[in-house]
Amino acid sequence: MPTVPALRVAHLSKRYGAQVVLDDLSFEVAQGETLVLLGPSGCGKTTMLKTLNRLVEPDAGTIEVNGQDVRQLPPAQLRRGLGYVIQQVGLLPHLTVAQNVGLVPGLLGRPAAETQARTAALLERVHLPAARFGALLPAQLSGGQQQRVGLARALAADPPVVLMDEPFGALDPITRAAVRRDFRELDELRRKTVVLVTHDVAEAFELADRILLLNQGRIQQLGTPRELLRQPANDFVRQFFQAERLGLEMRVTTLAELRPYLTQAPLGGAAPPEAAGTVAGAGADVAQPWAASVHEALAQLAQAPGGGLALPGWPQPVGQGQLLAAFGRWLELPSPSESA
Ligand SMILES: Nc1ncnc2c1ncn2[C@@H]1O[C@H](COP(=O)(O)OP(=O)(O)OP(=O)(O)O)[C@@H](O)[C@H]1O
Repeated sequence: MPTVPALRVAHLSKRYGAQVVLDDLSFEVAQGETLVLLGPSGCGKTTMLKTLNRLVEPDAGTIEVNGQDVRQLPPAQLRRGLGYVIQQVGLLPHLTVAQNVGLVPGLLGRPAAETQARTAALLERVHLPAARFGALLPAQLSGGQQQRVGLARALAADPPVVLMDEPFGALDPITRAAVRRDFRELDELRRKTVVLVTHDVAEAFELADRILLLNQGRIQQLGTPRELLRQPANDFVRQFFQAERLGLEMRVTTLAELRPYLTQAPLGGAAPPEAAGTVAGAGADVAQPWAASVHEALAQLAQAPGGGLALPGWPQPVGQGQLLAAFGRWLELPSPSESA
């Protein structure tokens, strides 16, 4: 059991001229955790991320990666050990897709055959088989494909920590959802520690184990999406999620929570839906369908119009109408509060 956190940030501060951009930030990120840095434009998210790989040097405070103070490592060496994905992708235009992915392992002196095999495996995993895409130049790919190459490149040297700055920011909504799904389903990434910057609240809720919400360089709250939504630390946190509250509640409310509000018969006395399967969303545990979120359940139902979800211990498949009605009843509670 690793006891050292993957990242430990203590009393980090940075100012540009008179402007305090990072104000005494302290937090830790556990091994394998995905931490999302969230906050309004200009709150310091990118600056925070860049201090981790020393693209920005803080004025005060310390940063440890796997127990090692980043100032003890030459920046170039530090950066090779930290994956980095940015919105602009930053692929080298004159190198092929495969050469771009294999660049860092090559710099680290890994054997060419090993790098080639790893590059092929990674490209396969991001749905860009090397046989078809490996020899292309970045300009011959779409934005979404380039972003996938960027992800493969960041993982190529198998860094324990991956930093991502608005990695899906430049993509249209449909491509963005697809690349995000690939991101969530990438086994390799699930084992890694990820720090991801976004200003998209729904994206943060979809990807984060915990969210660090910043405003004007200060931590407003650090916690799970559920904690931030249901137990906001202050008015800023409450206000920040207000506009998208309904959609976010769907992402954090589980079917188990809705169970007391589910009616057995579908509304209007229509025939019960046929079972369309169990919930298979990325965050959903197929073995425990009740642990799925309302959002995941609705996404599953959307794939089988008119169908229902088979839930263990429930007499008939649950349809979309039943689910939404239960969610509505649940929302009408005076103030949804944590039962645990
Ligand atoms: N090199 C720099 N010189 C001067 N000011 C800077 C520099 N880099 C960032 N800033 C300022 O620091 C503040 C925080 O910037 P940062 O890019 O970290 O914000 P952000 O939260 O990532 O914003 P966004 O979501 O818009 O990308 C901003 O006011 C910005 O203008």
